[in-house]
Amino acid sequence: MSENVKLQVKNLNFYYAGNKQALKNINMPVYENKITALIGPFGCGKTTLLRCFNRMHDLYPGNRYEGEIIFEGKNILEKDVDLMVLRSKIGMVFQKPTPFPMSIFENVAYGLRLQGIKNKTELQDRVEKALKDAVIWDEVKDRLNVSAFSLSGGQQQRLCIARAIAVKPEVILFDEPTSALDPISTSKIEELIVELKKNHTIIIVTHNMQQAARVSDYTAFMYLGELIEFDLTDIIFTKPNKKLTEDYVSGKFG
Ligand SMILES: Nc1ncnc2c1ncn2[C@@H]1O[C@H](COP(=O)(O)OP(=O)(O)OP(=O)(O)O)[C@@H](O)[C@H]1O
Repeated sequence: MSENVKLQVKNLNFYYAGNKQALKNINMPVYENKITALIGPFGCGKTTLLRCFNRMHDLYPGNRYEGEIIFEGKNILEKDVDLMVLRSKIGMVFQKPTPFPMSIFENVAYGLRLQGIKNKTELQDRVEKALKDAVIWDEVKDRLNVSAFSLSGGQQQRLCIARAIAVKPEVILFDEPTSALDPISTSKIEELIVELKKNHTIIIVTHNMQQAARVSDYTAFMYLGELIEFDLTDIIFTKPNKKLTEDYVSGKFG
């Protein structure tokens, strides 16, 4: 494996308020311009781990991290990290499409304005580029000023992806991005995610093992808050090292 490491998780423990330990000594690399899938049964800690990468847990008091996630040479779990800057570099797309209650254009322009981009032409160009990169431009170009809620669920999710990529993040976190979508919308989003890895590093939580096998390069299998096995996706799905991984990917439990 001669890949570049984009993020390195080192001895990571995570405790929810009330001291419930949800992650136990996680160590893994996240490789640049690759897709890493986090898989495992309900409640094993996939979403908890994903949310550490952009410090989403800080939104709730009492949550606690131990250990390190090294990004650009620094531990992003340090107290003095600027979370606005971190989240512009490590963006997130949620399970259910979450457009803001505003126009299609403004949904994508929002983060750009926050970054200080005021020039109208530059804003228009950046919004158009993001919508094109999220493969939704042709469907919305004639109605950029209508409410984002007028779009279908799959279109809303692609709009949310456009919003996430508009600010040019290095890394994009996807939390079960297709679980609320029909099969056609799902395959469009999967194609898009694969396309996005050319310019981004991607981590995706999925319950759908076929999806993990289809889109990801690397897979991390988690169980009860521990990382059981991390390897190339082909290995995890065809000849894993651990019996527990084999039992899970072959559907013996889930
Ligand atoms: N806000 C919270 N406060 C306390 N415990 C929590 C909280 N959110 C999750 N947990 C617990 O942390 C553990 C890991 O949950 P997490 O949601 O990360 O698992 P998951 O693998 O993403 O599950 P799922 O597949 O159901 O989404 C579970 O035991 C869960 O009950």
